[in-house]
Amino acid sequence: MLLIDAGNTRSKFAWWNTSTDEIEILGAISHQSWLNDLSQPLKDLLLEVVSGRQIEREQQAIGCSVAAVQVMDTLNSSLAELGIKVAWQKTQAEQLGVVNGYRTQPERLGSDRWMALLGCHEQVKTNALIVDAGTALTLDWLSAKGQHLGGWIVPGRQLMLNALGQGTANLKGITIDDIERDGLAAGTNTFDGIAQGTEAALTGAIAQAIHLSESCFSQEPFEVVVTGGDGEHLMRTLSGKFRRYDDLLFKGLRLCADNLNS
Ligand SMILES: Nc1ncnc2c1ncn2[C@@H]1O[C@H](COP(=O)(O)OP(=O)(O)O)[C@@H](O)[C@H]1O
Ligand SMILES: CC(C)(COP(=O)(O)O)[C@@H](O)C(=O)NCCC(=O)O
Ligand SMILES: [K+]
Repeated sequence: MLLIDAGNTRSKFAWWNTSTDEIEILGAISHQSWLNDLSQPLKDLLLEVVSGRQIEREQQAIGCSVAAVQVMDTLNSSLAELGIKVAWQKTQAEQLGVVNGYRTQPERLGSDRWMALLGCHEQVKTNALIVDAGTALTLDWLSAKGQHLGGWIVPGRQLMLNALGQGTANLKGITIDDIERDGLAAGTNTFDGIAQGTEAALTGAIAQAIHLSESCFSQEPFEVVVTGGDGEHLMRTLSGKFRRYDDLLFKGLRLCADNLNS
């Protein structure tokens, strides 16, 4: 079954092999690659990521989305052209043993965060701090019993670059590739200064969250679980024992797929 994670930067695709119960990450399509360039129709890009074999076999997909409506309209119509209908999952107050920490408006929690919580509860049997480094860096605290304690939302690397470009006279047009560095040091030029400053902001938020976890989890042990497109970069700077699960959200979707036809 095709699993779809539609984020604010990219749509990611995975294949759940229902006979082996394995999840294979298929790839990602950045929205910019087709939103501005109509010569690259999304349908063709989808066929590069999802093989014909997979499309013929299963007409039903399952997904979650935090993307803009116009992205979802094009994604749904392109998938429909391939004969694929998506069961888009919504955030719940409680599901599969996880209780949403947004007590007043549970549906406001991003469905990507909710799917990662469901996947983490099934994968990680201890208390967990989930770090999802996407367009925004989200951090969520999940107790071993499945209680979501809440979380943080921090602008991701690209958003911080955009903000510097929009808000200053001298820092326009700097791209992620200009600031591709690892580790933390004092920057001795503008690009280094921005590279190190954005890295420090992201890893600093994670360090603060780890510190807060001691009280969140009342001094019990906890795991730091890292996921998301920027997770690999962050892992190179973060010291300490972290586990990277690039399929946490897909694990959550796979669990929801069991109840699809019920
Ligand atoms: N190949 C890539 N394409 C786009 N963004 C990437 C890539 N590798 C890392 N990133 C970083 O990850 C972020 C996108 O991560 P992802 O989890 O796919 O985002 P989202 O779920 O928010 O769409 C980007 O903002 C960028 O900082
Ligand atoms: C915080 C997010 C933008 C992160 O999305 P992403 O960076 O993965 O594209 C998304 O989870 C969202 O739109 N959340 C809704 C608000 C909330 O979670 O409180
Ligand atoms: K995400």
